[in-house]
Amino acid sequence: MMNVPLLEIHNLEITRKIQKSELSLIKGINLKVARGEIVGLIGESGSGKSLTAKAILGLLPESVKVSEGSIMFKETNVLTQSKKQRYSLLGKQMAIISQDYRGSFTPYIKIGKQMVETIQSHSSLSKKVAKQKAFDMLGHMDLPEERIYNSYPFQLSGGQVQRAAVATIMALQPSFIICDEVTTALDVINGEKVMNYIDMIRRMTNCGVLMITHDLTQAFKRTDRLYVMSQGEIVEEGPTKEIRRLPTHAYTKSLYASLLPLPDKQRETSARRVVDL
Ligand SMILES: Nc1ncnc2c1ncn2[C@@H]1O[C@H](COP(=O)(O)OP(=O)(O)OP(=O)(O)O)[C@@H](O)[C@H]1O
Repeated sequence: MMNVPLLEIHNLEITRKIQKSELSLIKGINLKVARGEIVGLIGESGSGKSLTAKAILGLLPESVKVSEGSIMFKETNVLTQSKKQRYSLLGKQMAIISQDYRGSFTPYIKIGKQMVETIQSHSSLSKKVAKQKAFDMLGHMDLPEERIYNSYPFQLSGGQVQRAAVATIMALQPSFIICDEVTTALDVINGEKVMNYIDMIRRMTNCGVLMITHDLTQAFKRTDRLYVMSQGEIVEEGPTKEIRRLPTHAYTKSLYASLLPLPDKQRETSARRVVDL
């Protein structure tokens, strides 16, 4: 059906066992992402953004567990699926682009070979077509295709490895992408390039994107809707335009104020600048 969300989290709670009691790390999380939509999840450090992402992907650490709720992805509650079923969603269905790209490639195999193997393991493409696809994606990431393709990860800069990792994920064209602090790990220009590219893929493939960030300016600029998390709960949500116009929760207001640490007159100009982004 057209209007069933791609992803719908209902009343999610994640707890950690401490001796005999359960400590709630996130609770009462309700969140939706439609096809083609880019949704922001914003909040201070430790508010529960990563745990939410890991729960969606089935990558929660052993020390915590989902104690309540459902995560519907394409109308199936993934929480009832086996580990194997959930792993099989990763790559083609769901993908994460994270700030921690170091584990994306095996150190002793050339980037190109790893890209081709990943593309082939998720499709029936021939080696030649997979290689072409890898080249195209590296080009889109503004990387020198030939050199990156023939390099080992340790021969490249951190930023190049991350963009190569993004290129690999993009080659799979997942239906749902989580971007976890993508712009934090990269310098401004590369962060913008990666986000622009994700945006282009979204328009081409109509995938849904959940963008995790603590950068309010990026969230304002990029997202259609926003969820604000604080201390394990969603404290504010709505269309980005509305939150930008009138943040209501104290935490959102404080984030907003931190964008504008200026005297009143300058603050007005600066606020206009933020809104104009
Ligand atoms: N493996 C774990 N075991 C126990 N507690 C955890 C674990 N991972 C996270 N937590 C706790 O859960 C809460 C939410 O953490 P989470 O990593 O989701 O925050 P975050 O919003 O992503 O923060 P950041 O922006 O710093 O990445 C924190 O109190 C954290 O200490």
